[in-house]
Amino acid sequence: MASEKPTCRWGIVSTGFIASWFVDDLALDRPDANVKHVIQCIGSSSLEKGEAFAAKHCPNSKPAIYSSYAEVYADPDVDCVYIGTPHSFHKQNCLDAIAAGKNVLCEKAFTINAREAREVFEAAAKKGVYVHEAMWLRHRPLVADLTKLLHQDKVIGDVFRMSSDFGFYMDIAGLPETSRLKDPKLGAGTLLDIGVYSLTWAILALDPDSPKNSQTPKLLAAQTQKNGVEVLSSVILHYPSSGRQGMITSTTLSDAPSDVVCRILGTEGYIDVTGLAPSHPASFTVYTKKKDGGGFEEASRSNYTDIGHGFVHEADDTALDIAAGRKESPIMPWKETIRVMEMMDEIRKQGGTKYPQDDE
Ligand SMILES: NC(=O)C1=CN([C@@H]2O[C@H](COP(=O)(O)OP(=O)(O)OC[C@H]3O[C@@H](n4cnc5c(N)ncnc54)[C@H](OP(=O)(O)O)[C@@H]3O)[C@@H](O)[C@H]2O)C=CC1
Ligand SMILES: O=C1OC[C@@H](O)[C@H](O)[C@H]1O
Repeated sequence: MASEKPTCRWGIVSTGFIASWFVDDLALDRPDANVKHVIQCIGSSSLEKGEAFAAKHCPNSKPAIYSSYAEVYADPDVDCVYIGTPHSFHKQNCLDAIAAGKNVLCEKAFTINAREAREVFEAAAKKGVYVHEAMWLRHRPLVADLTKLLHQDKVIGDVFRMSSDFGFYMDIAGLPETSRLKDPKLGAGTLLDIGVYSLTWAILALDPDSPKNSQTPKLLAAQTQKNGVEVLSSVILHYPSSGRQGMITSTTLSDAPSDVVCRILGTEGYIDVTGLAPSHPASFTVYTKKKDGGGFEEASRSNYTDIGHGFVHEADDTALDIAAGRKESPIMPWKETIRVMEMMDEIRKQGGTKYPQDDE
């Protein structure tokens, strides 16, 4: 007898941009997938928004539409709550979902700072529920293949340096005052929004023991603020035990001038990861030192095609974790989320970016 696929019934909190992409991907018809996703309900600040969202993004599903997030948490048919609100609401949304006994997948940046993240995980531990930061980059097959080549097969020898720049032009001055990208109370700034991907690439490239036994590098950071919003972050990471270094940046002052989203250098060659942005890698090419003479030659190229928008991997992994009774994602465990938040706290401390929540 064929065994039933694990099924995850999702409660969606908010109807913004990223919630729409996540739900588009949950709604994909994927007969070959090893899990089944059900869009059980959608909670929004308004019933009309929720209804329009469902009609557009999951027209073949019949989710319950609620005009509050509380009704999502209270729905007995929800296995996992997906949180797609601005960063500043993540802590309270997570705490409310956890208090109702729900498992949670919450967008990056997980919270505003490490203190808030610890508070959420402490509540999850007490309640015995699953909580997972939706750092979707770590779930991509490209990342699994690349990190194996780097750290197990050592295709470019000993890695000693990496760089990753996330440039995404935004006319911050022209945005409404209430935009999450402009209002510091909502966590505006490049580091938490896009710099977190450059930082993730640094960890993936330089720390072979992440996420199980990650090391914390020394950090040297600078940030630039315009009209009270951080628009440029530059960070040098230095892992004292290996001597490895990373240079990462994020900015809304300009788009990135190249499609190289991460470059990793080793003693025997280098790897260029290319794509739309550090959050959207599509290919990587391994270049190795030429046998005779100087220079490098292409050794291999690996191309990946997104399924939908690319969120199926984190959604499937979450459903499988919950079905297996895990409380943490082995790909993004609690300790790793806290460590990333601590690193971003330190970068902000050095760079002079403070959020109102830091004083709470
Ligand atoms: N993984 C990824 O690739 C991406 C992740 N993100 C992350 O997702 C989160 C949301 O980003 P994004 O979708 O771009 O944001 P949007 O502004 O597009 O949507 C946020 C939604 O949150 C709800 N909300 C509740 N309170 C507020 C408030 N005071 N101001 C604005 N919205 C509010 C609204 O939904 P409603 O009215 O229905 O309740 C709103 O539509 C962020 O943490 C961001 O970092 C964002 C983009 C890409
Ligand atoms: O997570 C993200 O990745 C893509 C960016 O466009 C977006 O602002 C950010 O939140």
